[in-house]
Amino acid sequence: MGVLQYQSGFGNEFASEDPRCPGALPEGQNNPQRCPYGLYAEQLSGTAFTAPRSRNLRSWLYRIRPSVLHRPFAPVRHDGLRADWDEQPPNPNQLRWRPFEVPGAGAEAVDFVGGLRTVCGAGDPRMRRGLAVLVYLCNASMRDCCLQDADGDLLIVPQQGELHITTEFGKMDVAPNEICVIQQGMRFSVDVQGPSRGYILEVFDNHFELPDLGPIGANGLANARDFLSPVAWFEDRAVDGDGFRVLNKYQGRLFEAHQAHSAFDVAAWHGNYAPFKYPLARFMAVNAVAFDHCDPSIFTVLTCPSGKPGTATADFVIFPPRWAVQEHTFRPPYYHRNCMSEFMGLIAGRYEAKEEGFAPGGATLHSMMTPHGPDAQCFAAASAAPLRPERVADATQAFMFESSLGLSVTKWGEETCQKLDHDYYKCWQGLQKHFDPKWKPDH
Ligand SMILES: O=C(O)Cc1cc(O)ccc1O
Ligand SMILES: [Fe+2]
Repeated sequence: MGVLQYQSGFGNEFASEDPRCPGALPEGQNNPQRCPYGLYAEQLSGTAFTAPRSRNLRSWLYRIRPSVLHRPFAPVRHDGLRADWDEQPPNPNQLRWRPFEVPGAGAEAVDFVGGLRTVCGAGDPRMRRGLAVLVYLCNASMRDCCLQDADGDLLIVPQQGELHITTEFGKMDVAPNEICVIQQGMRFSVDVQGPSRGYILEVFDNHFELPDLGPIGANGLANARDFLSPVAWFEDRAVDGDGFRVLNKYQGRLFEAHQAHSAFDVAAWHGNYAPFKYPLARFMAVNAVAFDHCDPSIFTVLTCPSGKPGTATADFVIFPPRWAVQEHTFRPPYYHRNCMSEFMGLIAGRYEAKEEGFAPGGATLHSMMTPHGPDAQCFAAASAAPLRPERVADATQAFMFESSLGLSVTKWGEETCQKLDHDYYKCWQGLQKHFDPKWKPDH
């Protein structure tokens, strides 16, 4: 497929022309009476026109046809996409899923959209408040179709198989241990090379931003220059019989409209509302170098703020390979009850708090105030381990979607997927009482 080019930076005012159309971006204005090459100008707004300048997001697309040229949208049935969390009874238990089943290479073809399943979520896209956690489980490329998510932004975390994504803004290749974000309304299509699996965090209100760094300083964690946005790429492709489908996730349901041409007909674009990818290996981890366990917020890659200071609708947090050097410290994650919801996935390797049972392609959900922490085996080992400097999580990548909202599991997540591990609670049942009322300090 060749190596793609990108533009580097986070939230930049990018400008890009497909090399086949030099000068396609109008000079000095957005809406010339006639655009270069006979293109149409179209604005894609990612925030209210009147959003503060520092948060205002929009791009101008110069395209062969405006996106309005399509037949009417009609509903398409997609049971796995249903955000039916309001119909399911609440479940405060620790939940763990075995790896979600990917359709095999020889199985019936399922593409990225057909393979979407909603696992849990909260809120309502109509109120612009809430989020959904989905997985995709597919083995085939999308053909003559694209998806736009009118409900929110998609943060996509591939776990198995590389995604070759074509967007209106250009192309991105996203492999496991990389992530990408495709914001509200952006049309895209996904090609895969075989069985593919990954996780998706969909947010309905704000957009993802880099966390403030406070005393960390001007550099560190995810650095802006490591975010990559596509360069303009277009195809001038007719599709017979109105055979190109524009899929639209709208108010939690899927719709489809037909048109006679590819949606990827943008010859040039400029603006700061653009999809991006980020290689997780570029994350500059900062952590405790003396003692104690830092809160996992130290590993925040991106945050989608809620409007309440310091409180995210959802944070995307990773647990990257690193050194653990803390002295006189219980080094694994501490026991915890949180006012936030914690959904975790595993891209590769083993998670330090649970060596067994939490497998790549699986997941856990520890809901608000639901106790969680190291299993009995991890507690015993870490309490006795010699505290030498040690590599943690080599060849491993776990992540967490941490949300200030209460997450409810869908029927698919609870029943249909048949992956819930009903024995999960047992991993803590071996925790022993070590209380010694006669204990005295050593000195
Ligand atoms: O394993 C978890 O549940 C996530 C987590 C990690 C950590 O380092 C500290 C607290 C926490 O909840
Ligand atoms: Fe926690």
